[in-house]
Amino acid sequence: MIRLQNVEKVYRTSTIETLALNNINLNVKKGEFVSIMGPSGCGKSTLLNIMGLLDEPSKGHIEIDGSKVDRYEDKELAQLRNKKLGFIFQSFHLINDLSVIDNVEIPLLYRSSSARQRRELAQEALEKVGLSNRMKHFPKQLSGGQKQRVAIARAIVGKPEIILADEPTGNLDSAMGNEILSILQKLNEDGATIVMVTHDDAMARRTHRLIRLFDGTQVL
Ligand SMILES: Nc1ncnc2c1ncn2[C@@H]1O[C@H](COP(=O)(O)OP(=O)(O)OP(=O)(O)O)[C@@H](O)[C@H]1O
Repeated sequence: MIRLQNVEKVYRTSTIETLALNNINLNVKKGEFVSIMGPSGCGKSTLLNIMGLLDEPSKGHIEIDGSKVDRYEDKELAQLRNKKLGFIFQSFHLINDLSVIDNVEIPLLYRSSSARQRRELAQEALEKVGLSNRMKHFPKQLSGGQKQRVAIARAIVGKPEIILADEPTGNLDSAMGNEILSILQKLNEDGATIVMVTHDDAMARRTHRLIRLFDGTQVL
């Protein structure tokens, strides 16, 4: 589903060059739930962003669902991202001025769906995360766990095959974190391929496979 071949990422500033990823080769299969762990600065977010086509590797190749994306133009990358991928971040990234349901509808604005279809899909996604009773609320009226559930609803509203989550439980207490992981496990059982960055061993143990990074190199 996601294949990386000899991927290298170098960040250059005027004073320093950082090898954030060093010759990464990996293959995430359809239906897998994989976690990525490693110390701060080892390249976890960089790897997730490259898998999610949010950042380009300096060297190497990426394949998403059999499509080699190396030569894709920005517009094609954006279309593929919108169609196949859903993103969840540690700090939720909700828009405070929009209601819960309007936040969830955002990814659908880039598709040719009607206002009614958008509303129905957003309601369905909010039901899946157990938040259909908060549709008209605004993010500031929600707890951290509820905000993350809205963010998950937004990630799944377009029915993506792949969900990429960057420390989705990092800002939550352990009870909330467990609840979020149970929602991700259910989405995985229903067919989504999931890659999750985490610092939490207990969360990683609940996934199928662990990828461990150290200084940009895959050590497991
Ligand atoms: N835009 C950038 N410009 C320059 N260096 C960067 C940039 N983004 C990341 N880096 C460097 O690349 C390395 C990997 O960063 P990355 O954010 O992928 O690590 P991480 O494992 O996700 O860390 P954390 O667990 O602290 O979030 C770090 O040394 C970081 O300083």
